[in-house]
Amino acid sequence: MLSHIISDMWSWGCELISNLNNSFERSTFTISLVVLATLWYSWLLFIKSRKPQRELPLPPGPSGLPFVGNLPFIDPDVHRCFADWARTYGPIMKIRLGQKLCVVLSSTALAKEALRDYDTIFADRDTPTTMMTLTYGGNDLVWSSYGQTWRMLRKVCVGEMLSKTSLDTMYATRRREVRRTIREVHGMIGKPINMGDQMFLTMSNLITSMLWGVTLKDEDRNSVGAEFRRLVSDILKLSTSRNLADIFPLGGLDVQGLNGRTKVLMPRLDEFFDSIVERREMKMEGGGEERGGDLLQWFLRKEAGDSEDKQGMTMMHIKSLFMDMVVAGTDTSSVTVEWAMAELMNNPQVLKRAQEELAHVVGMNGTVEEHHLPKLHYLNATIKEVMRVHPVAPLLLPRRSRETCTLNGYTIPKGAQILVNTWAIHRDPENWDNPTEFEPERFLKGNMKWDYNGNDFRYLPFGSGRRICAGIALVERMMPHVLGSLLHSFNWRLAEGTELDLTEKFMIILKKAKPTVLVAEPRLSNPELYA
Ligand code: HEM
Repeated sequence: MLSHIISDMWSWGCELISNLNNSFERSTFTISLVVLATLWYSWLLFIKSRKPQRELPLPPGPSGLPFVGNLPFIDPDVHRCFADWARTYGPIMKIRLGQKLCVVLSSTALAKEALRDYDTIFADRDTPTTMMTLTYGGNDLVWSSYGQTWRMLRKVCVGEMLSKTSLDTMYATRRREVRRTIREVHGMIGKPINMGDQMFLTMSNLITSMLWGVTLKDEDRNSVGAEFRRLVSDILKLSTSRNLADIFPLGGLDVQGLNGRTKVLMPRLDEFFDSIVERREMKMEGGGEERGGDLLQWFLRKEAGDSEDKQGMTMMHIKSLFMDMVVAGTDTSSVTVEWAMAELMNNPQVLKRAQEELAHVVGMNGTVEEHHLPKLHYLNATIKEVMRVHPVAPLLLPRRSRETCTLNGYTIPKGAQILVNTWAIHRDPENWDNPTEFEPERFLKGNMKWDYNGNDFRYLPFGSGRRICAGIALVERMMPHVLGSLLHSFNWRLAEGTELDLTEKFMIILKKAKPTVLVAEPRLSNPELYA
């Protein structure tokens, strides 16, 4: 049958060619045929490269149980458990979390392939149900799918809110909060200080003061701050719990009650934002615009502006962006400073060298200012090392495959959750000498730039690609300013009766299992530097 068709087509082709009048027409026809055949073949190759071959298997992985998959066998320290399994099953591994298929990548090469070459395919988030509720249906920057809303929010957040100009304008606000922390710590000289709690307070004040600090009068600031911190703690607890309703989506069954609790929390959060916005609008109506005001003032002016200036931003987007900045920024930054203080207690030679650098660059009669930061090379290297050893998001934030594709010879089905184990990559002996040692000097050797932009796939504390952390520019200023001020203003020791413990606790973000409790003593002789 097929041979008949081919021979019919062949004789039809020959007849067609012989009917062509001259050699020009013949060669034009032949060339067109060759071009068409090449295009057809290329198209087939393209389709083949995009469509995974049926026979390509899923990545290897540990065997699990029916229905629950690997869930019962996952250690609470998920990042360590996945790193152990990767030693057996390889750097691309499938894990079944109940009904969900999850692909864990644990090597530099695979992180590069996924976050650079397949960046668009893996640019969606795998959004937990609780976060869908808290972000007005995934209408925020952290949890929205890759699309128009995400693009608009990303542009506003990175290009405008956290642009160099905007961050420069808000320096006075940040400085005021850092000085406030130094004053508070000075008020606790000789007494035990829970560094995690203190840093949570500092970072949350620092971020919220940039968002709406000028809106509130001083007397309101503390009470509103306390109310907001309670809300944020509740949100963080919800967002860092493993929700069985996400893993077993059985007709909306909410066994742990997390989705129910979120639905109660959401109106409280919404009311909170409404009250802040109302205060600011009243102030603006009364002519109370402030010079160098906060981001809320800037947003409301934008919202009232013409449609081009608004860029499609609505009040819902403003609220969700503010929530992102607080939720994504507070815990991550405060936990990192807590880890830094714990590592410095464990490595007194590093603490000494960082303090010597501060004395040299800032002087013993000065306070750390943002213009000092580029000269504090050792302090910056110390922060980089803290984020290497204790990456606050050890598995980044879960991504989701937008389409079925092939990665390293394995099929990755559409909708699979993608996790990149940066904790394992940061401790891979292929990438780092003495990977478990705390050595800031490694970031000062050679000509490597070691920035936070995710271009070197051995070092990814902020992720990489389109969905890389949107707060890097702020972190680069805030983190060394806060840590540098703590180290320059005080000498630190462990509180009596406490032991230094560097055990980790995985709660989506990598916390310290036991609090770091320290005692501060003044380091500067001029009392005005603590006022
Ligand atoms: C030490 C501090 C911080 C660390 C280590 C950190 C780390 C991360 C990581 C690993 C991601 C996921 C990246 C990916 O999927 O590839 C992320 C996303 C994000 N972070 Fe941060 N972050 C920090 C602080 C902040 C701050 C201060 C803000 C804002 C004020 C912020 C805002 C965001 C946002 C909005 C996203 C989502 C970006 C998107 O999906 O497009 N982060 N961060």
